[in-house]
Amino acid sequence: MSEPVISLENVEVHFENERLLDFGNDPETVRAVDGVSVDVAENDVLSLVGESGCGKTTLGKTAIGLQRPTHGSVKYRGHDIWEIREGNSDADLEWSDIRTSLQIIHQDPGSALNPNRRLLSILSEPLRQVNPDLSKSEKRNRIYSLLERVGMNPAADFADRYPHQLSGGEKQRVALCRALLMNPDVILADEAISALDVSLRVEMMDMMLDLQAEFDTSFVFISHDLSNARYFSSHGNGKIGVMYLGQLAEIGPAEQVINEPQHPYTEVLRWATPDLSLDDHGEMPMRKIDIPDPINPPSGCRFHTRCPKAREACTRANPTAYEHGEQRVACFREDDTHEYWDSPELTDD
Ligand SMILES: Nc1ncnc2c1ncn2[C@@H]1O[C@H](COP(=O)(O)OP(=O)(O)OP(=O)(O)O)[C@@H](O)[C@H]1O
Repeated sequence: MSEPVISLENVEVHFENERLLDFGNDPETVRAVDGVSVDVAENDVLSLVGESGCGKTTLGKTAIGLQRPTHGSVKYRGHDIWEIREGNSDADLEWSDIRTSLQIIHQDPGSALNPNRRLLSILSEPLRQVNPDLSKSEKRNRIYSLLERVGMNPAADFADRYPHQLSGGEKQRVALCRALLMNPDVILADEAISALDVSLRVEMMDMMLDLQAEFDTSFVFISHDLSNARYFSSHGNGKIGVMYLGQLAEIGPAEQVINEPQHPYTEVLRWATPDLSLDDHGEMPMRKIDIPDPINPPSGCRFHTRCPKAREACTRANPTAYEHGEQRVACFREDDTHEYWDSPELTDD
């Protein structure tokens, strides 16, 4: 197998929360990401799902070198991104090259588009960086053809507009064009379709996937909605990674994760997503609704306080990932010989 474009190994991102410092207390530590290992291959599609605050954005930003991990390594084509960023690497690679190769589009694309410039000027900038030798007319032709490709016709008319003259969907298309003009290896799409009308979401996902194949790029697609993650990763022949309180509970090929979830938390997400049209919609497979605090996560398996299958053994140690076919699952139930099976069930009282 060829080398992954991005490789995260045992990545941890802890934030010092300074809320309490004024009172002379020690800062609290928010464990936004804790011990995550995951690769992004060439032409890969990886969707990250999970409840609000589980660490999706932090993990995504860490994967593209925008957030420094407090522990573990993040590699781009085998080279440690942070050694390169900080000038401690003898690799023949600059941070600016990596930065160009790893792009991001946000939920609110408007905030990243300069309001005082027309689209032609906004979209010329990445081309200037990546292809400084292109003539003005070559640049314009490329921009027009990409605008047409994302359905912004007539391109000349759109190219002349300012960002405030665009709808939310159009802004998101421009953000996608801008990222693609950098010829990126990976685009992090952070809730990039969440703010769009439901009717536009599938269209936007289809477009991203078509362009992914055309531009030979990979996508890390962040969504709180499992049915969108399923659509994107299934059609892109990719994976879904399910996050819970900073950790990867389960990761695997999209349809397998949806149809044969192995982690009890994946079952909860499935249950909570009626759009998946699964026919086993019985009682919620979870003991408690409240999400524990990432400042003080539960001991042992982080999901044990809510997990209907939790036993005493789950309170003592944090399961590492077990292989289950092509899935990886952080649950003791994957190990037939684990002490879990002999330990008493947890109840709420
Ligand atoms: N710069 C920061 N300083 C302190 N805490 C942070 C910082 N950034 C994120 N966090 C905390 O880290 C945890 C994970 O946040 P993150 O935004 O990565 O989660 P998320 O799954 O993307 O959530 P959402 O879906 O709501 O965007 C949260 O508890 C958040 O409050």
